[in-house]
Order: sequence, then structure tokens, then C-alpha cells
Amino acid sequence: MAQEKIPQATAKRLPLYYRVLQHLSESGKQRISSSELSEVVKIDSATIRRDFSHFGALGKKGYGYHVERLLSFLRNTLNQDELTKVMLIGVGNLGTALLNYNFLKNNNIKIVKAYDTNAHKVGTMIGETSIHHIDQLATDDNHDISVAILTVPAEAAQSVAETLVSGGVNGILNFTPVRLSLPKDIRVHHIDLAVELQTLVYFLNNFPLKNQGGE
Ligand SMILES: NC(=O)c1ccc[n+]([C@@H]2O[C@H](COP(=O)([O-])OP(=O)(O)OC[C@H]3O[C@@H](n4cnc5c(N)ncnc54)[C@H](O)[C@@H]3O)[C@@H](O)[C@H]2O)c1
Repeated sequence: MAQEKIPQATAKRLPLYYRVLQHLSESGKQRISSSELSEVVKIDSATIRRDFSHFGALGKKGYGYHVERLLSFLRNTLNQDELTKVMLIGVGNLGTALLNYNFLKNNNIKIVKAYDTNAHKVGTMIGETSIHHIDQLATDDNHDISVAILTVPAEAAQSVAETLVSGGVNGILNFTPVRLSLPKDIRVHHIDLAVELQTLVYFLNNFPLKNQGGE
């Protein structure tokens, strides 16, 4: 299979395709055209075809895509056969909400461990995740966890991130407003709901969708 360099925008859409195809497969759908898929995922069919073209011949003209084949391809590409263990630092409002969310349901991702400074939280569990004291982070053996979610107050973000990196973490989903300074080989994805909302409002005001139905 042609594994050329996948554009970041394409890579970002793969989990969405995967989730939708999982639902389609569960409902017994065996094949789907790019225009049908486009209706469901709300991405135009030319983009879908271009996305899938990076992976070689996954579909056939006039037939569309074989749902199971596409699903198994995406499962491999997204490493869905292997459980990805994640830790979460900062079990406050946001951290607790994320711990209560069952990532395993749709993705093979599990928050296996959490850290906080609050003595009332340390030693307790949220769902199946145990909460440890942040002071243990530097010495705990977390060699099998390479991804962390950062939901600490801004002032703690940089030093916690540095400890995470020293412990072997190389991917951080950063919810704090801090722009982290870390070595270049560490991937940081920054999530800011305020920016997302602002962007949505900007697009609504400047680029209204035609035939906008429902969503
Ligand atoms: N990106 C977004 O869209 C978004 C939305 C809401 C909040 N946030 C950010 O997420 C972070 C958390 O927000 P919140 O509302 O959950 O805050 P919160 O105060 O409810 O939770 C912070 C938690 O971190 C713990 N903590 C403090 N210092 C720590 C340290 N050094 N190590 C480990 N844990 C520590 C606290 O005990 C607390 O449990 C903040 O930085 C906030 O700005 C981002």
C-alpha cells in the first residue's frame, strides 16, 4: 500500500472516518460511495476521495468503498489494534470530565493513570483510573505511557510538561493556555475551546453555508 507522506489535514480526518465507518459496519452496511460518506461525515466527496487516494487504491469507480476493508485499513493506520495508554495531569473540572469520558468506546485509547496535588483526590479512583500524587511523577515507571493530557492550572503547566518529557512522554494534549517550550521532537497539540468558538462564530459571520440544514 502506498504510504506516502500524509498531509496533516488528512491525518486529522482519519479518526472521524473511522468512527463513522464503525457505525456503518455495525448497522450492516457493506459498501459506500464517497458521496454517501460525504453526507454522513459532512466533508465534501472530493476531499474524501483525495484523502483516501494517499493510501493507494481503496475504492473502485462505480462501486465505492468496501466498508470492512476501509475499516480494517483505518484500524491499522490508526493503530487501533493496540491499546494506547495515556496519563492525565490535573484532575480538576476539565480533567475529571475527561476521566469520566469513556475513550475506549470508540477508540483504543485509555487514560490509565492520573496525577494531582490535591491530597483529597490522591489515592482515589475515577472510573478505572487511579489518582497519584504529582510528586511521584518523576520517579514512577511510566515507560509504557508516551501520551499525556495536561489539564493543570497555567502556572504549573511548563514544569509538569518538562517532568513528563523527562519520563519519556513524547506527545502532549495541552488544554492549558500556556505555549509550552519543549524539545523539538515532542509533539504538543494545543486545544483551546475559546479559539474554536471564536473561529466558528467568524466562519458563521463571514462564510454562511448554503442549504444549511439542521446542524
Ligand atoms: N482549552 C480549553 O478549552 C480549556 C477549557 C477549560 C479550562 N482550560 C484550562 O485547563 C486547565 C484546567 O482547568 P480546570 O477548570 O479543570 O481547573 P481546576 O482548577 O478545576 O483543576 C486543576 C487541577 O490541577 C491540580 N493541580 C494544580 N497544580 C498541579 C500540579 N503541579 N500538578 C498536578 N496537578 C495540579 C489541582 O489540584 C486541580 O485538581 C487550566 O489551565 C484551564 O485554563 C482549558
